[in-house]
Amino acid sequence: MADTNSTPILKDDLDIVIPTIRNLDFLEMWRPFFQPYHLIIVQDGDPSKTIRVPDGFDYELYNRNDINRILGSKASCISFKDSACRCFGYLISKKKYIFTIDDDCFVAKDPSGKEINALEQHIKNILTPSTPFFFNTLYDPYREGADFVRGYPFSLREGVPTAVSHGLWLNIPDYDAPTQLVKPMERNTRYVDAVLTVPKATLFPMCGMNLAFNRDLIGPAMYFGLMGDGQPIGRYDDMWAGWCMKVICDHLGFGVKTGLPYIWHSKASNPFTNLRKEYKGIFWQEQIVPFFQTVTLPKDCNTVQKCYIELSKLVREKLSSVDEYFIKLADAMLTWIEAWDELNPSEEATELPKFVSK
Ligand SMILES: O=c1ccn([C@@H]2O[C@H](COP(=O)(O)OP(=O)(O)O[C@H]3O[C@@H](CO)[C@H](O)[C@H]3O)[C@@H](O)[C@H]2O)c(=O)[nH]1
Ligand SMILES: [Mn+2]
Repeated sequence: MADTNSTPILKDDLDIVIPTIRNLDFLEMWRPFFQPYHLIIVQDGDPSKTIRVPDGFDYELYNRNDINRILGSKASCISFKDSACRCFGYLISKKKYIFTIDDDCFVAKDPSGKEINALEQHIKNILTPSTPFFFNTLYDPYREGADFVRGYPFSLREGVPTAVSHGLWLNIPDYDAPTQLVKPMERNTRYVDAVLTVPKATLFPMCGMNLAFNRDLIGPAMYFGLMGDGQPIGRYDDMWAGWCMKVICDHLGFGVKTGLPYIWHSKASNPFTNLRKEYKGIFWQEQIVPFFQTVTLPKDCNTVQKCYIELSKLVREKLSSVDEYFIKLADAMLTWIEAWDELNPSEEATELPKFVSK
């Protein structure tokens, strides 16, 4: 997909963020799609280890020493030894859009056998509106060959700006550890040719392995929660970001899409290790989800930062009884916003769009 003068679309407006603990040979398969774009590689784990990046890619790489040097004491909000570290890439980027992908995600093929340019599909999703206020039964009405169906109010057909595009996975599905344990051989072979808007007031489990978002619209809300080294849970970083992001998108009138594109997820991480990471989260989420489902943000929260700071207060107030970890997480959410505003001073706060219901 290129713009009129055959420059890859959003070439200078999008960063690809990759969290990694391994050499990035997987990029060879993505080269036709990713090479024109700038990569931000967040190296996790031992900073003295050298990460090999295939020749020909334009990238910047940050390890833990870099994160500590750049953020100083605020580095405490960036997870260590967990893929949640990827959010440092969102912080340091200066671009309008972000696409983040795991290094065990490869190019998938659609039913016709054609290789899927996941980045291109995310860009289409992000650049077209969402429809959170009224469900279109023919899925994304802005896609080629689709439209609004009879009975869809014309007053709502303009849609709202799309903040997030959530892609899916063929082969290894993003299952939690208990499901992985009881279905170790299950593979996702079902290619569903659909893009859906997640309706307003509906939460969903956001997976970080194949995800794009409008950084200008929702970037400050995309903090991948404090996980990994020294933390009581793991593998809930993307879930946490997805729940915070969704309540803020609902409040500010932005949309979230899920469905295409698919990537080929090649590696099943160890279910026993995953169970150890997820264990507390499996219990806590039965209280966390109702918390997010009942969150209301004040009308004067008219920027993502203000919403996020308010959310941090509510987390401290309402979830500290679940575990004291949430006090630490609420603090980390504030540190994240301080870091965001420090590294991105010039970005004007996003004004309320005209269609937000008062
Ligand atoms: O300590 C670590 C471990 C891994 N990474 C990098 O993060 C991604 C995902 O790692 P991996 O594919 O090994 O793990 P999965 O279980 O498949 O990941 C799923 O769980 C989510 C984690 O919350 C993740 O978003 C899902 O895809 C790779 O790029 C590793 O290199 C790391 O940075 N630090
Ligand atoms: Mn993986």
